[in-house]
Amino acid sequence: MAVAPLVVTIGDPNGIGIEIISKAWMQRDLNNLPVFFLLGNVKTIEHYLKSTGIAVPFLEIASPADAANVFSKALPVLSLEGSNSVAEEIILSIRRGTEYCLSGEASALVTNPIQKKRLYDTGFSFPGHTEYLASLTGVTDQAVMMLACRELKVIPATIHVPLNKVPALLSADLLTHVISTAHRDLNYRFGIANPRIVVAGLNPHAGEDGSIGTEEVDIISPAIKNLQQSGMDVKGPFPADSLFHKAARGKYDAAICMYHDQALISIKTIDFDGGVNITLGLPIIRTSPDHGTAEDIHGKGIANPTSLIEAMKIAAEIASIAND
Ligand SMILES: NC(=O)c1ccc[n+]([C@@H]2O[C@H](COP(=O)([O-])OP(=O)(O)OC[C@H]3O[C@@H](n4cnc5c(N)ncnc54)[C@H](O)[C@@H]3O)[C@@H](O)[C@H]2O)c1
Ligand SMILES: N[C@H](C(=O)O)[C@H](O)COP(=O)(O)O
Repeated sequence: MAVAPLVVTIGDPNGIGIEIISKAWMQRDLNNLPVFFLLGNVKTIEHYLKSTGIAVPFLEIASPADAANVFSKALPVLSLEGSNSVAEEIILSIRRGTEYCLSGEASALVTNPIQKKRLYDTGFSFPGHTEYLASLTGVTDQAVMMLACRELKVIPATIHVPLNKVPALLSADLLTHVISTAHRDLNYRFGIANPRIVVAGLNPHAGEDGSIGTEEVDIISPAIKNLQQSGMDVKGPFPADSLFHKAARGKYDAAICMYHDQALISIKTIDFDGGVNITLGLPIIRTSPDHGTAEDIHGKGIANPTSLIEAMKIAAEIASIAND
């Protein structure tokens, strides 16, 4: 049976999404990319390409199944009608792409970056794709964000929340959920038989036995002990500042972090171009480049497509594991 194509959302047209998917298509053979199609309003895409001078051939398709027929000649575009604004188009692209994955017409969802505030301003009530996709796919527990490059996988336990709210949001239940989801998906989605997971502390020096903060003693250690008793290879809490150097990285498969920047600074520093965002705990496969909309370079023709290309490769790898 033919493998279903990847569906790539339009992301924010004021950013670099259409540029990087065009470049990814142009480099498809070099990178041995699977068939993919772009989901967005064809007029938006036409306007973007004309105004930025990107010369990529594209062809409209009527359904995901047509992508394979045109992929060698042009970037397949499945046009989305029915949106009245850019924000509606961005959201519709994510929703329709998810539906194609749920129906099996697409093998995985690869999302182009969104400018979150633009969506919040129109009443979009989800912090980001991660939470929106959980809602669209009927997942009632918190979906889990993982960023991965070839050398490191990091998972923030709390995501898009103000830093001063993090301590109150941390609980043994939350950590148990995040670590168990990571453990299950590292096994089931990535084929790691017995994932080695480490957990960062929240405070400097992981709290120094309760003298520089008590979250490690009160919340993080008890959650780790419970998970160890259930047989998982989970260790910590470790001081976050020394968890990401080369030798430390070699000792684990994934690091659980307490907040967004603790996790993402490490990976975006080690491999900004090759980092990929993967949502765990969903019934569909979703990946995304690790970078944002990069509006400061919109239309300049200098956007690097590597992270999107890696996101496509990882999505295809996970889909092939799921099909085995
Ligand atoms: N997956 C997503 O939807 C996602 C991820 C991260 C950030 N964002 C959103 O993106 C917006 C901008 O965020 P930011 O400024 O913090 O980060 P950013 O990643 O958009 O940009 C940071 C810097 O890196 C550069 N850069 C990013 N990607 C690049 C690429 N492919 N090639 C060359 N240079 C690149 C930018 O030009 C900028 O100088 C925010 O609204 C944020 O919410 C979305
Ligand atoms: N925090 C992510 C990053 O900086 O890469 C990003 O905003 C993506 O979040 P969603 O996948 O939930 O949109």
